[in-house]
Amino acid sequence: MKQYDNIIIGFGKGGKTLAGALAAGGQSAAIIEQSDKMYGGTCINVACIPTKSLEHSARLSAAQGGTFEEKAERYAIAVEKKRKLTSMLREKNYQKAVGAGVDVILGNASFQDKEHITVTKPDGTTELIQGGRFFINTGARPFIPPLPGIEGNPYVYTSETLMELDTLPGHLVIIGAGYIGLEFASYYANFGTKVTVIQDKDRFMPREDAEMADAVLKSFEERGILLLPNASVTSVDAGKDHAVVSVKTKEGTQKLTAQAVLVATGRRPNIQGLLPEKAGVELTPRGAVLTDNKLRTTNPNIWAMGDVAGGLQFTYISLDDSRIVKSQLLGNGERTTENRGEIPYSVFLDPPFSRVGLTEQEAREQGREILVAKLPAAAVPKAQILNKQTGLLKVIVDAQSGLILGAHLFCAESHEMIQLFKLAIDANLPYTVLRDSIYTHPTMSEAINDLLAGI
Ligand SMILES: Cc1cc2nc3c(=O)[nH]c(=O)nc-3n(C[C@H](O)[C@H](O)[C@H](O)COP(=O)(O)OP(=O)(O)OC[C@H]3O[C@@H](n4cnc5c(N)ncnc54)[C@H](O)[C@@H]3O)c2cc1C
Ligand SMILES: NC(=O)c1ccc[n+]([C@@H]2O[C@H](COP(=O)([O-])OP(=O)(O)OC[C@H]3O[C@@H](n4cnc5c(N)ncnc54)[C@H](O)[C@@H]3O)[C@@H](O)[C@H]2O)c1
Repeated sequence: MKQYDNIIIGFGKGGKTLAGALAAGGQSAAIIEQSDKMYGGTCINVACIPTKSLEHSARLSAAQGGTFEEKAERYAIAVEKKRKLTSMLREKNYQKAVGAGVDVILGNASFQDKEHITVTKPDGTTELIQGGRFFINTGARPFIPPLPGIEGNPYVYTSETLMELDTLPGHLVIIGAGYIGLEFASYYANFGTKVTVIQDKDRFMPREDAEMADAVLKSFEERGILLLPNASVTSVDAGKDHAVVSVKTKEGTQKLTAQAVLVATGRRPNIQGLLPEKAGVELTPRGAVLTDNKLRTTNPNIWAMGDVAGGLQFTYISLDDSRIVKSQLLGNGERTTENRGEIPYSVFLDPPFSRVGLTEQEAREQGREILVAKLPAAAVPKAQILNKQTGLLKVIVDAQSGLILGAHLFCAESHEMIQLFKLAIDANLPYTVLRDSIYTHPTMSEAINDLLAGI
């Protein structure tokens, strides 16, 4: 029977990073991955990287314009380019792990007991493997609501399967207005598809600063993306060459004909087939692996990292989870989920929306006295160069301390700019430091001078 000091289940961001570090530290380590099409994990194969490659191609295509046929041709090329990119990264990730001395074992892992897992190989054979420590890094899987007609419908896609569609849909209906729904809406609109987004809630982007959500909504409307708020899908039927989506809104029921329907209704922690209970690993009521602030599970020799641990679903959170675990195994053990600082994020719309910290409403609810700085994107020279005048920049500052409480940027390059605000918040820098800093010109970041001077 094979034995390893460390067994990582799932080739995710946290797992592969930790495996490399443990192997470099002289310990034996194996990664168990159920699919050879997933070496390197979700992000590089079916999520962040391919979507951003398509998003980039879509923006270039929109700038070129032309007929639907010309756009459809460019779309097919973009999908092929994305495939080449992901397969190159998959191979690189595999070589990197193996080169670091990590054994990569293909198969589906299930706990047998507290020290053993069974790996079921693609040919159906099984292997029992013993581990000293285990790290669960099995990610998340799409949640598909049980709507009539959805199962087995050839026009219904998840984010993963839609990315493999070579034919540009004339009309795409998206169920769900979360991160995936909005990103796909934005880039398919740029590719030249008519897009309708079905939103169950009344409010658009309900977790975001209301003014920022309004700015994004306005830009969607200007781009011709149709949003149906307060809407519920009652069925998705398959026609001859299209789907028919029945949607109930305040106005009544309407039937939408679409070449493709994307279900983007959330992703849940993935423990399918893992049998964590056999190893004494408990779950939260929402089905995530239960962990403490050092990502230890209810078994002292087992940790969980990334989406499966039930936190925010971002690749960089999985990466940071690996830092927390590594700090216990190879460092001073000080890093926890509570001291890693503010968590920024970017939604890759056109332009991107990025945020870190509190919204204006949240700051007021906390009873704080606040100062609010705002600047329209059109006031930034670089936005004019890029022809991206749409958008708004907004920063919330504590009136007493001068510390930045939140930054909300809906503008070109916001995904790069937001890092500065995260750093300033974590380092307790007063807003005046960013206000008076020298920025290169012409850049979007230099807008921070004018934005914060407005306080
Ligand atoms: C469309 C889309 C776009 C996204 N865009 C972004 C973005 O721009 N930026 C960002 O930060 N995040 C983005 N995310 C989220 C990000 O992809 C995830 O948060 C991240 O990939 C989670 O990584 P992980 O380490 O938890 O595990 P994953 O990378 O999900 O890896 C889990 C692995 O475990 C394997 N596995 C599962 N069960 C078993 C088992 N029993 N045995 C063996 N192997 C198993 C799976 O095959 C998989 O390869 C996006 C997600 C989606 C779906
Ligand atoms: N740029 C990024 O970092 C990025 C991009 C894409 C995805 N992600 C990650 O992937 C995760 C999953 O994304 P997601 O968009 O699937 O989930 P989400 O939780 O962000 O959004 C799901 C949305 O679907 C709605 N919904 C649920 N059931 C519905 C129904 N029956 N009809 C209509 N709407 C319904 C919910 O109200 C919610 O607004 C996100 O949490 C995010 O962390 C990150």
